[in-house]
Amino acid sequence: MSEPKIIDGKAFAAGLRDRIATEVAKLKEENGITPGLAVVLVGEDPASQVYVRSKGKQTVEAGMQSFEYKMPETTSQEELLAKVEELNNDPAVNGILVQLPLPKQIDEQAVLAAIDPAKDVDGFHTTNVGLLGTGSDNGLVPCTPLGCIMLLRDHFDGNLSGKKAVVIGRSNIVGKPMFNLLLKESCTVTVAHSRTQDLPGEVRQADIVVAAVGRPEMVKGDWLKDGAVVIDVGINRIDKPEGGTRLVGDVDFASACERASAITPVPGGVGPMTIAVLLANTVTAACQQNGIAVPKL
Ligand SMILES: Nc1nc(=O)c2c([nH]1)NC[C@@H]1CN(c3ccc(C(=O)N[C@@H](CCC(=O)O)C(=O)O)cc3)C=[N+]21
Repeated sequence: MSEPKIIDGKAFAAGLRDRIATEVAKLKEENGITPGLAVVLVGEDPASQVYVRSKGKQTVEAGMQSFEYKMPETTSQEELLAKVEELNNDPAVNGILVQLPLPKQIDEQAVLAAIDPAKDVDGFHTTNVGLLGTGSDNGLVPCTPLGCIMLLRDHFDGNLSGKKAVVIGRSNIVGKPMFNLLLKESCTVTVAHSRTQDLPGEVRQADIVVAAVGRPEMVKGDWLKDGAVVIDVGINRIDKPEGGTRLVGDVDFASACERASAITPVPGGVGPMTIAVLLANTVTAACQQNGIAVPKL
C-alpha cells in the first residue's frame, strides 16, 4: 500500500462551523432566532474543563448564545435535576449538554432522562435513541458518531452502501449509535467488543473500521484488510518515554498506515468533529423547536 489519505477532521470541522455560522446568520435575519446552547459541568476534571471552554468559544464564534453552568463536585442529583428543569423551561436555551461522566452520587440515566428530548443535543435520551434505532430523521443524533459518518460520507462521496463495517466498542455514546448510523447508510455492520472471540479476524473483513474502545493503540495495522478506511475515535493520553504525555488513538497509527487507504489522525481527526456537530445539533434543535426546515449541513 502507498501512504494513506489522512482524513483531516480538524479542517472538515472548520468548514462545518463556517456553514453553521452562515445558517445561524440566516436564522437570525429571517426568523429572529439566535440558537442557544447550555453546557453543564459538574466537578473539576481538567480535561472536561478544556472541552467545555472550547465548546463555549466555538458556540459564540458561530454566532450562537452560550450558557455555561459550573457546579461543584459535591452537587446532589436533586440539585442537578433542578438545573436541568430550569434549562428545559428556558426559551433562550435550544440545546442542553450535561458533560459526562458525572460524580458517583449522581445517577447518569436519571439526568439524561430528565433532559427535554427536543433539547437533547447529545442525542442520549431514550426518545432520541429510539428514533435513531427506528431509522427516523426527526431525532437528535449523538455528536461523535454523526461526525464519523460525515467524514465517511465525504470520503466515499455519499455512498457507503454495501460496505462491510466493523465497529469496535459497544458504548451507548459511540458504538451503538455508530452501528445504527452505518446500518442506515446500508453498510453490513458488525459490532465487536471485549468478548469478541477473534477480533483481528473480524477487523480483517472490514472495508470500514471504527475503533471506539478507549485502549491506546490496540488495533494493529496487520489486522486490517488492504485499503481499509479507518476511523479512530479513541483519545488516550499516554506517557512518553522521555517524559511528558501525548495523545494517541485506539489504533496503532504507524502500522495502520501500512495497510489503510485512509485514516483519521489523533489528535485532529474525530475529536474536533464532536464539537462542530454539537453546534450543528443545536441549530437542528432550534429549527425543530420552531417548525423551521432543518438546513443540510
Ligand atoms: N455529554 C457529553 N458530551 C460530549 O460530547 C462529551 C462529554 N459529555 N464528555 C467528554 C467527552 C469528550 N469530548 C471531546 C470533545 C472534543 C475533543 C477534541 O476536540 N479533541 C481534539 C483535541 C484533543 C486535545 O488536545 O485534548 C482532537 O482530538 O484533535 C475531544 C473530546 C466530548 N465529550
